[in-house]
Amino acid sequence: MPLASMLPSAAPPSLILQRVGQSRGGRQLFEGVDVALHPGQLLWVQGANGSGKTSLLRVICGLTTPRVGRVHVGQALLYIGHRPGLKDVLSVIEQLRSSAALAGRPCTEGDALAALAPVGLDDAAGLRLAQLSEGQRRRVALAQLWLPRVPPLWVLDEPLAALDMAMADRLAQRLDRHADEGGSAVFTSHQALPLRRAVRTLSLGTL
Ligand SMILES: Nc1ncnc2c1ncn2[C@@H]1O[C@H](COP(=O)(O)OP(=O)(O)OP(=O)(O)O)[C@@H](O)[C@H]1O
Repeated sequence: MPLASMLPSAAPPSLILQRVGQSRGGRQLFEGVDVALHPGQLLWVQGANGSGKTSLLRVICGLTTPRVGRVHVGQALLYIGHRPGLKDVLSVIEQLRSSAALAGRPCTEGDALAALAPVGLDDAAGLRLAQLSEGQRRRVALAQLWLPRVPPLWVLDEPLAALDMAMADRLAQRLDRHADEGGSAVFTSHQALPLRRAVRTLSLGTL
């Protein structure tokens, strides 16, 4: 039986947003955002270009302070941003190990190679990032989701960007399994992910 279905319904939320509002460049982006996300739940943040999806994710991760409202993160969090800070001079395996170390979860070479296999890059481990396509670079960033001891709350900005359909399917399967195991995730996307599990949605409108 999946772990999530055995969790008590009273399990504390992994994320709480209370009346959160944010402005950027003097423009109000969103206000009154209320969310209680529990272990085993996936939240898809939707909205037009410029509606504030990335801004909301950055608030959740503590990278920016909201104009109003309260954010409570109840679990360790992994953030993979829209532009995930990849270094052209690093090899694929160096980049993955460096991302993990920066997030405070150093991994062995074996762990990194094992995480590169599901994203189809195990044969490319020695290539420099500068030699990769946009979709392959996104795969390097997403390989963190297959490392051991991955945090329980994932915050993923446009994880589908530049991915082919096969990799989009694999990412959806990984998200489904994560939720089955009691993890939770917040993600933005302009397209639906081919998820097996039900997904909650939050739409940011234009103010
Ligand atoms: N550093 C900044 N200074 C001023 N304005 C900013 C800054 N960062 C973002 N903005 C503005 O905030 C608004 C929301 O941006 P954000 O990136 O959150 O939108 P988004 O919904 O993620 O868009 P997209 O779908 O295009 O990725 C945009 O109008 C953008 O111009």
